[in-house]
Amino acid sequence: MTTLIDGKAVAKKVNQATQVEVAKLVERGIQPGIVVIIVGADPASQIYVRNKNRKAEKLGMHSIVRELPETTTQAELLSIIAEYNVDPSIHGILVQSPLPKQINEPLITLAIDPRKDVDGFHPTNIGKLLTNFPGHYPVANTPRGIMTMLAAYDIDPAGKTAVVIGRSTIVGKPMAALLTNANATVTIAHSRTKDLKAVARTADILVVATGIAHLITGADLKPGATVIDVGMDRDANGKLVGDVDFDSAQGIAGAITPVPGGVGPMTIATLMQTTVELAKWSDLGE
Ligand SMILES: NC(=O)C1=CN([C@@H]2O[C@H](COP(=O)(O)OP(=O)(O)OC[C@H]3O[C@@H](n4cnc5c(N)ncnc54)[C@H](OP(=O)(O)O)[C@@H]3O)[C@@H](O)[C@H]2O)C=CC1
Ligand SMILES: Nc1nc(=O)c2c([nH]1)NC[C@@H]1CN(c3ccc(C(=O)N[C@@H](CCC(=O)O)C(=O)O)cc3)C=[N+]21
Repeated sequence: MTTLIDGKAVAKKVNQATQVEVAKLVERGIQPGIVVIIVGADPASQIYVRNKNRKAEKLGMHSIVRELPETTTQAELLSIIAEYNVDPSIHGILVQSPLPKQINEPLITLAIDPRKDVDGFHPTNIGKLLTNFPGHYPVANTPRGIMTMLAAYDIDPAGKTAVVIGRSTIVGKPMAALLTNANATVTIAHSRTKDLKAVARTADILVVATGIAHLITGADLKPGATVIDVGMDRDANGKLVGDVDFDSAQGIAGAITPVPGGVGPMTIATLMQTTVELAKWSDLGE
């Protein structure tokens, strides 16, 4: 029997807790605020940004969507970030990726105040994650949400073999760091990995974040493995599917996340959670 990991249900619990935290802060005169900056008109990005804005407002937060034209320059984007860095009503700044070619994404990340870096992409925060630094700092929301989901299903990474397929700054690398900090034995695989499927079969916990529809099938799994599907892909019919072939994993995986309804809702819920934490920490001067 394969357990379905219901990301939507776990996200709902996280959101309920966030709503309570927002109300407490508002009572003290602090309304957690997030700005999502989107450059250009990528339709997929626009959907995510709209979802984030709707959720933030529903939870009682202050939410701004700043839409900028495709032709925005590096200097213009930097000056907008500088504006929000000193805006006391904003606790979280998110610059939606991908960005147009004329924008140097790493330099944009570097310009965000690390205390407002709600994505957890600033090198200061990534450094803290890698060193398992004590105290508070933001961590990338997709991998953090995955850790919350694992905990909700009592899946403890300690001592387990984990394989992360994908090495992006947004998912793969922070995922591997979180699993390492949680005492798993971690392998990072990518497009240059030899015999990817044999590597995948070693995993007690397999996280797949490649953007390749149905890259992994049931035959590539260790029986009983926990499978986390981060992919948001389109199949030949334009249907939203994951990087894992969900149907062939049934009866082989011990537990699996669906697409949609798995990692996606957890990403948004964790983003809201992080925004509220940033508001709280800024009030404490941390
Ligand atoms: N649900 C959610 O909340 C989120 C979903 N996503 C989705 O997750 C997926 C990955 O996103 P992201 O990390 O940003 O993507 P990137 O394109 O930045 O990274 C993809 C990674 O997958 C690796 N890869 C690509 N093809 C293969 C292959 N054939 N075999 C093995 N590895 C491969 C790449 O290797 P190399 O480094 O060698 O190029 C790279 O490391 C996408 O579908 C995206 O839409 C992303 C963020 C959040
Ligand atoms: N700076 C930055 N931070 C991000 O966190 C970021 C980003 N840029 N760029 C794009 C990716 C992608 N991403 C998703 C968020 C929610 C869902 C989500 O809610 N998915 C729903 C389905 C949505 C649908 O139906 O299309 C689900 O899986 O159930 C998916 C993907 C965040 N990203």
